Amino acid sequence: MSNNIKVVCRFRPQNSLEIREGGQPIINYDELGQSVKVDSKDYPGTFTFDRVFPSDSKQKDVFNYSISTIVDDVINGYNGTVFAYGQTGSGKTFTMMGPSIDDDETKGIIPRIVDQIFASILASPSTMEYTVKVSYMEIYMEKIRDLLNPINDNLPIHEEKNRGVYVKGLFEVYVSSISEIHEVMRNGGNNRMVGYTNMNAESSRSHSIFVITISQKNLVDGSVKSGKLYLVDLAGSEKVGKTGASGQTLEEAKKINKSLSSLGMVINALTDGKSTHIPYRDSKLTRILQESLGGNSRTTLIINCSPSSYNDAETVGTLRFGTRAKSIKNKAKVNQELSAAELKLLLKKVRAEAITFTQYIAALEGEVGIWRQGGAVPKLEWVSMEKIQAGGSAIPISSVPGYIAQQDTSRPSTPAIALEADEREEFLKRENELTDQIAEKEADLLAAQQLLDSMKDELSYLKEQESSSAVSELNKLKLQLEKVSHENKEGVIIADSLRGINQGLSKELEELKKALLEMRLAQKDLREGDKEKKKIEKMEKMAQMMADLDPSGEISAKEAQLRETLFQFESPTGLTAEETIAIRKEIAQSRSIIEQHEQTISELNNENASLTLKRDALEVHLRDVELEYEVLLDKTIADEEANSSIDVLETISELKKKVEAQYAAKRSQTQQEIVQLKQEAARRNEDIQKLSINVTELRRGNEELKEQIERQNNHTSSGLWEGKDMTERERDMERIRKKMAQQLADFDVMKKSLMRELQSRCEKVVELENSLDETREQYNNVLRNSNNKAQQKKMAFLERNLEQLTLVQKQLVEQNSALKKEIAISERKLVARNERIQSLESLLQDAQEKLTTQNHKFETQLQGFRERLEQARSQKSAANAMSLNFGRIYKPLRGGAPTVDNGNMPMDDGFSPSSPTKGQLPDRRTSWLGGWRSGV
Ligand SMILES: Nc1ncnc2c1ncn2[C@@H]1O[C@H](COP(=O)(O)OP(=O)(O)OP(=O)(O)O)[C@@H](O)[C@H]1O
Repeated sequence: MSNNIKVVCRFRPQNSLEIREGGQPIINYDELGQSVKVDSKDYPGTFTFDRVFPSDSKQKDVFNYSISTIVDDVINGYNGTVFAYGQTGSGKTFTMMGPSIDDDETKGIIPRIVDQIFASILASPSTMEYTVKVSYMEIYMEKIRDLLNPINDNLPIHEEKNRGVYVKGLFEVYVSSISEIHEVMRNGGNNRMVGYTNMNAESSRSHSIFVITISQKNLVDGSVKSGKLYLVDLAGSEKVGKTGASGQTLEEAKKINKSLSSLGMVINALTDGKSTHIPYRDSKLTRILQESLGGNSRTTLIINCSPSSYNDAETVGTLRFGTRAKSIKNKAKVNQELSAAELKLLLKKVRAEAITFTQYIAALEGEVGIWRQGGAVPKLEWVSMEKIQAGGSAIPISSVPGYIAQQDTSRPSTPAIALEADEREEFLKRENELTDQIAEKEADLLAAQQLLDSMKDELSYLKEQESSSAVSELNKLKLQLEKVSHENKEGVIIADSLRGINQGLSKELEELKKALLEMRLAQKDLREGDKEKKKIEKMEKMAQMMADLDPSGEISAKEAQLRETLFQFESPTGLTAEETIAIRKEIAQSRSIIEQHEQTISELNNENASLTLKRDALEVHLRDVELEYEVLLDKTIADEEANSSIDVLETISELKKKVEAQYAAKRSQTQQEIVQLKQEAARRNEDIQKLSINVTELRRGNEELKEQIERQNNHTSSGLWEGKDMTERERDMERIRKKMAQQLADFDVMKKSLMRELQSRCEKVVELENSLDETREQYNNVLRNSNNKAQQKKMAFLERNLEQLTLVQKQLVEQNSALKKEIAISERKLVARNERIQSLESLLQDAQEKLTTQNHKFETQLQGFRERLEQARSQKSAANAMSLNFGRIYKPLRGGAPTVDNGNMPMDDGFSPSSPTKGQLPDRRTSWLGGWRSGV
């Protein structure tokens, strides 16, 4: 009897990721709860299933509708399969296991199945004896891993004529209670491969298959039935981009998608109606589920979907998968073993058949013998089976009740070429052997691979150690080098700064030396020749002035000339009247010149008098200034006393300014006077020049006189002098000579007096200048040394303050310059440090990179260790599982309900639904299945 796969569809509520991404619910459910309409822009469509469960459906509802009938079927000896399909995070595990197997409300299908199995056993008649076995495996990366004994991580798949497809070596645990089965589930669940994806924090990275095998024996007729229930939680079909898979997760995703696409291919081949070959052997998943898809199984497919627009493409894909799977047809039948009577009957019939066949063979051989000997057998006498059967009592074997056909046609997976029964058996045997060999080889390969990996790890570790020690040595050296170069730079900077300081100091020393030398010189000069120098200077000045009065020596020349003329007069040679007149004229001219000189001298006298007056005025002014200064000082002190808050420095600077202004005024006045004096001197020079011009004229006149005298001499020598005139002339001459001598003497006296006067005036000028200097000094002294003690104190205080301030200012300036230098040094140091920091940063970056790679390597190593640990744990858990007393010993369970018949089998006293532990059946061990072995 063929039956379709039951397909139900379950939607979960929108999750936080979908809401965050702006997903909207796009599923519309029909009232009958059988079809859904997807309101998607890109993937619209309506899909119909056996049942649709909306987002708010309860676990109980899903179980009651989809699964409970299957459990009954399995208990009645059928094979059953429930598998959940859907994208990652769509709720497959939630549906199959539930968040907690202990929570009545939220526990999933598998715990509910377990409950129902034990409830059904309890409800069955006590003439029925059951055993329940469970196994738990996962297909991870196309390898079958025993979740109850994870050390077996690459189990082979076998197929046998009577057993069908099974996983060889899979650990099977006998269970007798719900709690035992829960413990097994927990144990296996802990060994599952889960990982984080963007779509699900605990995403199943493998297909998990929980198998419950229920065997039952009718204690009345000895008939035996067994049913297998496959509960499959498939790994999520997923889009790599959305799940953010990378590395190992990406590899897992590829394998998951490959096995799921094989599942799709099998479903396509089963449903397209034309494929003769179904590719079950393309993946381990399809091979194990071979009986569940198109074979001997009552199958329910639960497709899990998201209701969100964010996953519309995946949802529509899942819904299409479900629609296709819906049309798969299975041929489920009861897996039954014959009782002894049935077997006897069957044996009898087989024997009869054998006799028939022997007769048939003998008849055939006889006919063949005739043909071989060249004879002929008429067509009507040809041997046929019908004739033999008609002649004998053979009963066709197929009519024996409970007989299972030798040729199992329910497996479309078997090769398309029709095989004889023994050929097929041979083929399966050979296949199993080969599978074993492959599995062994794979195990060897894996072990070799692991050994190689561990050796590689070790090698790389050693290399790393070696290189890391070398690298760390190198890094140390680099660091030292960096440090040394940095210190070197700093040393250079410090040396430069010291050089600068040294230069400054040597300059200062030079300056001090110079100043000292100058001071010494000045002291010496002051001590030895200050006054003399001044005197000499002044005398030089005077001589200069005198020289200025007679720059060309004309006055002296004139004097000499006059003396000569006088000498001529005194000499015995007489002069003519004309000559005498000329001489007189000349004398008159000389007188006028002398008058002019006298005038000049009187002018100079006047000037001298005016200078004396000016000096007096200056002295008066000086006294006034001193008085003013005293008044000012008094006022300043009074002001200061009155207002202590006045800034001393300001007062001093004001005072200084005033004094300086007064001094500048006085200085400018004196300079003006000097300028006036110089102008005066220039005027006098002009006068002297005029005088010299006159002297030149006089000289010319003198020369003319000389010529005349010579002419007269010549005339005398010729004897033309008369006696009378000569005496008169002599007298005149005598008079003239006397006059001349007198005049000359007068001139001499006058000249001398003039010179004296001039000298005295020059001296006065010098004295005046000296007095001016002294006045200046006195003024300065007055400024410096005030005769008032308080003032002196105040002055001293102010000066001290001033000095301190100056000192402070100097210090500040020095500090400023030192700071500037320090700043320059610091800047250089900063630059050097920055360089160092940069180099350190780059080193740090290098180190970080290395650390990251080392970390990465460490993580891989850690991963390896974890895996090994996992294996060790698995081994331990397997050992634990093995050590569980419910594990390897089969536990027949007797039905709890009263027997229906007349009570061949008495009701077991302790075996009733009201047993103390829920679902716990009393451990009634019998020996009817002594040969029943676990798969190990
Ligand atoms: N019907 C539902 N009601 C409430 N929460 C649900 C439902 N279905 C699933 N969830 C929640 O969604 C999350 C993902 O579910 P689950 O782990 O069962 O997905 P999955 O299909 O098994 O994913 P994967 O294929 O990655 O293993 C879980 O947190 C689960 O609690």
